[in-house]
Amino acid sequence: MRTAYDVGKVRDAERVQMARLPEGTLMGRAAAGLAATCARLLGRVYGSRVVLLVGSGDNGGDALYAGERLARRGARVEAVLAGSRTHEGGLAALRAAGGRVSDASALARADLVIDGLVGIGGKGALREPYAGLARETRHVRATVVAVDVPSGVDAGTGQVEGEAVRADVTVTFGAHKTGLLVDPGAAHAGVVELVDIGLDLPDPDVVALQDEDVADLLPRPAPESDKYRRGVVGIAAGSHLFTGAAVLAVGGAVRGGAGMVRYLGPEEPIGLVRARWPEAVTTIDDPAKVGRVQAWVVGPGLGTGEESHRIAAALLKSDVPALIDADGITLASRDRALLRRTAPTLITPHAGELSRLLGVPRERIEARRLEHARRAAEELGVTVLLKGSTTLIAEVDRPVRVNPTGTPWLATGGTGDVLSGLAGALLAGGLSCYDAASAAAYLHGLAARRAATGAPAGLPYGESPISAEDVIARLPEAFRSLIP
Ligand SMILES: NC(=O)C1=CN([C@@H]2O[C@H](COP(=O)(O)OP(=O)(O)OC[C@H]3O[C@@H](n4cnc5c(N)ncnc54)[C@H](OP(=O)(O)O)[C@@H]3O)[C@@H](O)[C@H]2O)[C@@H](O)CC1
Ligand SMILES: [K+]
Repeated sequence: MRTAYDVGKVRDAERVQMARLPEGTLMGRAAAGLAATCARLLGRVYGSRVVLLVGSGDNGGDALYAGERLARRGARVEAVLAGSRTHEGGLAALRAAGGRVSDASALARADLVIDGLVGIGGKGALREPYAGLARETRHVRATVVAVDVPSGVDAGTGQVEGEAVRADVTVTFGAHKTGLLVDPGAAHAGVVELVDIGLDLPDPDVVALQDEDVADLLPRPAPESDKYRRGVVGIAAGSHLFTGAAVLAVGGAVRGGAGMVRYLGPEEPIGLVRARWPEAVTTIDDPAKVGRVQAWVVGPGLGTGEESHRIAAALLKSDVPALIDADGITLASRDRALLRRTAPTLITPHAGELSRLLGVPRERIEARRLEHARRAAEELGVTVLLKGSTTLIAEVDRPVRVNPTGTPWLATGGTGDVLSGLAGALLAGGLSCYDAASAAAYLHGLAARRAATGAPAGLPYGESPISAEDVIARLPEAFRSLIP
């Protein structure tokens, strides 16, 4: 499991250590780790050209001391000083090792650029000349290494206002910062390497599950399992207008390991569901006629009219866990009472749907996804899976989980319906809303990546667009990659 911390917690832990250790110890450890990564990336340090972008704070100090270490190993190190002041000790050390101060023209000659403009002390959009330097790093042929966080990325939220460095590698100190795991920050960070500087940290604020964590969560049928024990999921999705949502959500549930899928909907989607998924048991329109289920999925393609509201309200009254998606979320944004349930509830909005639920503009949610996922969980009293370039799972008093799998090709119609069915199957299988959402997002992302790259058959040689059906088709492989 990868863990990440809010900036305040990192600062607190740093203060504790700084009080214990001789001055400069933490910065020394940080610079040593940074220099070691840079040396590895350079391959041959002697004779290489390294450019340091140095801001006025300690982030610049780290860059200068790392530059000193590289200069002592024979690198030609030039520092571009961007701030109104510069870390004095660091600059003196660099000079003593043979490094020199230069201007931005040095960037064109560099093999490696170290971005030490701002770290966790950065506030708001980068000002000049920092912004201009960050922009120039986009055009260099050199490898770009960010110190602690890419400058211009908010270390706590992942937000980027204005210009920001796009790093190939980010060397972060003490702990991953939450903004490194959440887009757009995550996309700017490249490969993130953690340097242990000996901080003592409490519970993380954000975590990213890895293969083994998800494998541990997945329910596996025991020899004595039958279809009821494995979990029956009810799916209320699709309408005369949106028949596809029904087929895709049922497909996600069937391939997601449900013991049985009960589908509730109008005649037309029922015909299609039966044709594609004969294993599903179908009921026309009347919620009272559906047999017992262990979890409900309510909403994909359901419609938002009165009849849809009546069905959603009847189903959500039940005392089993429920996943509410798509039209179900639109209905709930008009009638919040739908969310006041006795059993656990998971909602799976994208930013637009969450915008309707919270009454916050969509762009604000996109820019501060972490904050709004948390806020929704708190205000609505439900588990929230916020879809998007990084999918987040938030629940009160738990660290936010960031889904590390997926591909931009997933942004296509119908994939959300598959995710709902899949998460519903896991809910019915006994997972909590938090775990079902996390495992479903993970598997869904793995399946999509496999569909887009053609892996693992043969060597990866590119990517292609995918359909929601492709994601369903690759779910068995995604499971097998976790449960060998
Ligand atoms: N603490 C520790 O134990 C350890 C900390 N370590 C390192 O220290 C880093 C934190 O250092 P920090 O606190 O000095 O802040 P930092 O990130 O350098 O930036 C602050 C400066 O940036 C400026 N600035 C801000 N926003 C700006 C903007 N938008 N546009 C332009 N400028 C802007 C602002 O300038 P001012 O507004 O004051 O003019 C201020 O001077 C941390 O990330 C890690 O690398 C490691 O050595 C390990 C031990
Ligand atoms: K930086």
